[in-house]
Amino acid sequence: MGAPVLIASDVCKRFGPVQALRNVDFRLEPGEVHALLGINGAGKSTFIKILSGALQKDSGTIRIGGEDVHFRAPEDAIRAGIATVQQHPELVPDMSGLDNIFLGRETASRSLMGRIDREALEARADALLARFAVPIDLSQEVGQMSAVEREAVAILQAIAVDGIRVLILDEPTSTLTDVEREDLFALMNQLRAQGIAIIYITHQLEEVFAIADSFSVFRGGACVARMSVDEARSSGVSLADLMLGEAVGDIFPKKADPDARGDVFLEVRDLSLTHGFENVSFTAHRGEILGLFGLVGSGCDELAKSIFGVDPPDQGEILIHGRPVSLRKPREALDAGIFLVPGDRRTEGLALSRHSLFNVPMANLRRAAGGRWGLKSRQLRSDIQRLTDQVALHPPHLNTPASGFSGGNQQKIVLAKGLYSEADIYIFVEPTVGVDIGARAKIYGLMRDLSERAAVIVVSSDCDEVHGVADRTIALHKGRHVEPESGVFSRDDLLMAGIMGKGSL
Ligand SMILES: Nc1ncnc2c1ncn2[C@@H]1O[C@H](COP(=O)(O)OP(=O)(O)OP(=O)(O)O)[C@@H](O)[C@H]1O
Repeated sequence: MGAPVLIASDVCKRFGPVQALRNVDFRLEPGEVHALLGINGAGKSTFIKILSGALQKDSGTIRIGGEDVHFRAPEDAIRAGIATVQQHPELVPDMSGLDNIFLGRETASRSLMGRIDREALEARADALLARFAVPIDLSQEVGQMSAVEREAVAILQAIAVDGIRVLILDEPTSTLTDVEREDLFALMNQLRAQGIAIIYITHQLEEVFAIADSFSVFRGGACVARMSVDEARSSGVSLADLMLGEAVGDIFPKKADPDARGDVFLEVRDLSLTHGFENVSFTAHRGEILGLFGLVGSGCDELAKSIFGVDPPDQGEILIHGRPVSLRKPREALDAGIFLVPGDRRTEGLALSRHSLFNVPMANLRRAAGGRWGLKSRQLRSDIQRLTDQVALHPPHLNTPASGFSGGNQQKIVLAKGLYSEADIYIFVEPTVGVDIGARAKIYGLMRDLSERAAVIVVSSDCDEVHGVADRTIALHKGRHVEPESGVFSRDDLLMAGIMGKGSL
């Protein structure tokens, strides 16, 4: 590899009392795929926001191609050759892929290029596309595209500017299926072959070995390790241990004793929703964690929301403690003792502008109101403090707006809200997306504790998560449920059931 394309030295950043970055040193070679690792709140996003001009460092230096640079805005970073694809790229769904690329071009580079030459850009998009492994029809509206196609459009938008040398991808695989992830990796390999260096944030540690050349580990705002993947492989170092600064054992709690399985708290019988799922039946018991595995399009998400009254079923029955119920709204489901931890916490789980003291009690205002003397604020505060400690919220500031927390810590606030609700039935949808490995172990442990008094259902498109945490599993494939032929699914059978619908009833 040649001279580094990017060198950051001694970079510091503070948010009020929080030292988000401490003397970070970092370097990147041309064509290097470099993973940025660290637990939630370690400082990864802050660092890439500084590299992409979205935030300004307090001190330190950044050199691109040997020259000192100072970014006051994202345009400065783009001009210096650094492009960024955010975790949730802001594309316009009812515009075509091509128009979205131009739109990015217009906003990012009007000042750089002056007039926009659409024909040249179209030719450039074609040229870029010709080298992409993933066939993608750019005339299609973005809203109609698959997740990996949207990611590809966002990447094209980012690199369509002349002179891009560094591409930053913030958790690009968090919404992709395994197959789509392979497509994205093929795409990244092509960019690498063109000499573009890629900084890549992920919480999926196996991905580091699949795609990266090297990685850095952030802990407590400092960069505590930098290593090549070959070095890590030969030394057998544990990435999770490096991230946490301590040894991590098995992240999944012990399975429940089948004899300890308690009463049926929730039963669904022949539940159907048009364009969602068909004739789904299962029981969920106190004393066990039931896993529901399904890929995107399986109907899992729709099923969870339907049970929670967001989009009530067209047919079938829901029984709670053996009694049929009709839940037409989430408020009715909450009152009936069901709590849903939704998949998309940004739009469904949290009021982002409000702090934890507001968000956590939202699902159980009766408890928060605390009887005839109205709000008992001291009690409320100490309850919320206990719950946010239980989920390991970091930093443990109750008065910070949810938007001021890292993504994984926002998920922990939603979990604390669920615990405060004191429900009998918990449905967790994709509970650990964006959550680091240490916090994942804590969350799985919490689920196990909850299952002692409640029925816990974990809905996830991560087969290892469902198989690891659940005592009993079923799969959903194209809206129909699949049960194991002989008692329990092995991990591979569960995966096959989710992908192929094998053993469909
Ligand atoms: N705008 C902000 N205001 C106040 N504190 C912030 C802000 N942004 C980040 N922080 C704090 O800075 C620290 C680093 O956060 P950062 O988002 O960089 O972590 P991260 O490693 O990207 O985490 P995650 O994996 O959860 O995305 C955290 O303690 C976070 O709460």
